[in-house]
Amino acid sequence: MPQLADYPVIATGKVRSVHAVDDELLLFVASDRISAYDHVLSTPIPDKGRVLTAMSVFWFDKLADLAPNHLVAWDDPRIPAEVRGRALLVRRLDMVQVECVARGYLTGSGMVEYRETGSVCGVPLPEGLVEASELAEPIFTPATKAELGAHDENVSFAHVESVVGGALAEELRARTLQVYSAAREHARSRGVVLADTKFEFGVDRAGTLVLADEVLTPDSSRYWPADSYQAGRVQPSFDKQYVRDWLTSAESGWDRKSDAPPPALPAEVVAATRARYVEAYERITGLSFADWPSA
Ligand SMILES: Nc1ncnc(-c2cnn(Cc3cccc(F)c3)c2)c1Cl
Repeated sequence: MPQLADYPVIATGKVRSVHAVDDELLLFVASDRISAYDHVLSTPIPDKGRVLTAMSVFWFDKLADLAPNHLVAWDDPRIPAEVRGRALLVRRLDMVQVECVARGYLTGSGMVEYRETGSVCGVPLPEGLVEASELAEPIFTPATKAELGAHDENVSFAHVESVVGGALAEELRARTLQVYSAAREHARSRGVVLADTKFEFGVDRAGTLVLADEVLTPDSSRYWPADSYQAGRVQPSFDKQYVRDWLTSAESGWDRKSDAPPPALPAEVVAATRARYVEAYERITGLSFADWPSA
C-alpha cells in the first residue's frame, strides 16, 4: 500500500493539495482544516475532508451527463490508507487558468462590485438589488486565481476570451451556468440554497472540457439554509456560521480587524460544525455519511 509521501506534491491550497501518482493520474487530497475570515484555523474539523470529498463524488456522478469530469476513483489501492475517504484519484488535465464562478444570488465580491458599478464582471444588473437578492438568471462571473491567501480578481468575459480564446470562453460560460443550474435545482429540493459556486475545468488530450478540482462543496460554494433565506441581509452560512459567530463573539477574545491569528475553537463549536457538514451531505445526497470510506 503506498504512502502519501510517495506522491510528490504538485499544488497546495489552504485546505487541500494535489499529488502526482503517475503521468496520467493525480491524487486530490482534502484536509480537515477550515478557513474563516481569510485565516486557516488552528483547530481542524474532524471528517471535514471526508464529507467534502464525498460531496464532490456525489455531484460528479449526478452531473456526469451534463459534464465529463476528472474523477477516476475514490476507493482504490493506489489511495494511501492515511487519506482514504478524503482523497480522489483523478485524471491529469491541462487546467484552464480561469476560476469559473456562477452566481444565482448577489453577495460577497459580486455585491461589492454591484454597489460600485451596477454590474458584476461587466454584466449590468437591474437597479435596486440588495444583499442576497436572487438574480433573475444566474450569471457567469469569472475570476483569475490569486496567489495563495489573496482574493481572486473578478474579470470580464472579454478578458476570458483574450486568455483562452472565444470558443473556449463561451464553452466555459455555458457549461458553468448549466451545471450550476442543475445543482442548484437539486439542492433547493433538499432545502438548501446554492447561492454561488466556483468550478475549475481542464482539457484532456482529446480536447474535451472536463470538470476538475472539487465541485459544489461548501468550500467552493455558498450553501444557505433555505428555510431562513431572506434577501436584504447577509445569510448564515450552512456550514461555517457557528465558527464565524464564535470567532466574532466576545467569548473568543479575538479582534478580526487585527492581524492576530484566530484562537483555537471550543470543542462544542467543532462538534456542531462537524454535524453541519454531515447534515449538508446527508440532506443533499440522501445518503448516510456512515457508509463513506474512512482511513
Ligand atoms: N485533474 C487535474 N489535473 C491537473 N491539475 C489539477 C490541479 C492542479 N491544481 N489545481 C488547483 C489546486 C490548487 C491548490 C490545491 C489544490 F488542491 C488544487 C488543480 C487537476 Cl485537479
